[in-house]
Amino acid sequence: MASLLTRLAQSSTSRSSSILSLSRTMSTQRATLNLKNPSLLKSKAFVNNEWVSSKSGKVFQVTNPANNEVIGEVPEMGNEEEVEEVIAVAKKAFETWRHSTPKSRQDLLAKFHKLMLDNTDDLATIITAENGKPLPDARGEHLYSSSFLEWFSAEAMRNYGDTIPSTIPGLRNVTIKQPVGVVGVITPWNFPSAMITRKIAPALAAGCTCVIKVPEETPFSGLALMELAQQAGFPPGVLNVITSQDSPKVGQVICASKTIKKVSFTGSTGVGKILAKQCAGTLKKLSFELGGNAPFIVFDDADIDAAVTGAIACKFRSSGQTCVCANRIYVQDGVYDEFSKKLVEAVKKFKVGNGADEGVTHGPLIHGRALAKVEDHVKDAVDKGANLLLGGSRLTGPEYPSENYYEPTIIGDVPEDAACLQEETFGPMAAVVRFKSEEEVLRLANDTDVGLAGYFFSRDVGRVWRVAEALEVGMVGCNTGLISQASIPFGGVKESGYGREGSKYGMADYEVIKVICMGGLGTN
Ligand SMILES: NC(=O)c1ccc[n+]([C@@H]2O[C@H](COP(=O)([O-])OP(=O)(O)OC[C@H]3O[C@@H](n4cnc5c(N)ncnc54)[C@H](O)[C@@H]3O)[C@@H](O)[C@H]2O)c1
Ligand SMILES: O=CCCC(=O)O
Repeated sequence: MASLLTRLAQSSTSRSSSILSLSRTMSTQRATLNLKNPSLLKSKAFVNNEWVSSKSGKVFQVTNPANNEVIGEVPEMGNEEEVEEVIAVAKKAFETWRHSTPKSRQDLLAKFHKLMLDNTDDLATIITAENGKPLPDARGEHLYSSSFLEWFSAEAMRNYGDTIPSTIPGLRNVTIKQPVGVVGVITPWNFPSAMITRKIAPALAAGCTCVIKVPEETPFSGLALMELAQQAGFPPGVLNVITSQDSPKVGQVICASKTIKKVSFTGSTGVGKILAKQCAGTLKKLSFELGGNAPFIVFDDADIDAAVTGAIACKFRSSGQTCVCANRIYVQDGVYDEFSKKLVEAVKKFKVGNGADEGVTHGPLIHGRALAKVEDHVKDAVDKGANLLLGGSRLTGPEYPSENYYEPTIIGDVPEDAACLQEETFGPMAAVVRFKSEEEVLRLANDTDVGLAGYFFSRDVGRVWRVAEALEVGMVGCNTGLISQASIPFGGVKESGYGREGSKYGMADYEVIKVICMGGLGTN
């Protein structure tokens, strides 16, 4: 049994694939996180402001991708009745919460924000342990995550309606905004904290209650947030967290529920399409932040050093595991050699390792499946004629204590039919492509079904406007590789989804507009 458990925990196809009862002895090594406040590391789900086990008593293990150590166990709640009960709790809470004043919601969000900042070190440690990103990146995610609470705390009080001129004599038209209802929230592992706050902050500010399905790979950040939300004073049932490895089952119940009025999902386009179909039966309001295939274009007139810095930040952030990572780096003929050489020199300086260790700049991938996709993309491109400029192998040896490490890799002159140009690699591999003209590169950049982010470097102001307007994406980075902030409308076009998160537009996704036409008020 011991060797079976070890094998399951170290499986390269799933990092957290065992459903085990608490009574079993875990054979894998336990992680020691050394948190200042150990009560932030939870082993229960969160329902109605209580920490609960699953009805079956089953739990599943969650391991650290850097070294396969067991971080802890959380309840396996993947059954219909259990999920329905959580939804009912959120529905009951909604009846009261919807009538709370925007000011009281503002104050609670501000307290929640402060508590997040007070616990920065611990929350960053938890992100690194479950996701693998280096501690400085985890702190960055944590600050980004908390900034959504700060932003929507303020937006709660700026939730204005309109007065609308009437075409009918004696009528006055006004609009009010009302919370949509109970929201189902489903988030991915690549930003275990920020993808949750980006959804719950506007939902709470608008007066909605939430049923959150945290990712099976990274449930602890979301659970730690619930501890702080409870301390901030959110009433029972307003925020609830389900933990399960059976995401399709939990997703089905959430999507089919007549009580849930909206689903907010961040994840892959494939799963987004499944959820859209499942939600069709109840015609729910949907926010979908899905996959990307970001072009990153370097024109001849660009500042090449700035473009290299931007490419590093954009392509290799979180070891390439972000939806807005550059996936196709197009470089114009005249600067191709200089850019590629400088990119290789810069990437050689990375230090790959356990993200908890001092000086590590890039951590492991989330699991073996993710690594296998990078390997496939590299092999496919090289087989089709691309040049391997750097890396191209798994990293093994005592300094890499799990099977999830891959060399930062650069491949050049990637041909148009390579798989890595058609779909997200979601890993530390930069695919560089040579192009000749602006017209050609715009055709290539837009030749994809998705459109989340796009980037380009140019110092020609006319080209800046032309290209920014021509890229078929929701977000453009011009002369920068980093765009993410709570204040911008984050979201995509085409099969990258719909809805916008963050910014002054972010609350609209959690509200319905009601017009009130008042008659008998005069003759004009
Ligand atoms: N647009 C954005 O803002 C954004 C942000 C982060 C990640 N992403 C995308 O997410 C993908 C990577 O994340 P991932 O691999 O976790 O994506 P994923 O779609 O496999 O999973 C996302 C979440 O959905 C859950 N899930 C999986 N199958 C489900 C189902 N049938 N029903 C209900 N829930 C289900 C998972 O457990 C996870 O919590 C990439 O494509 C990336 O581009 C997009
Ligand atoms: O992975 C997608 C989200 C990344 C971000 O918000 O910057």
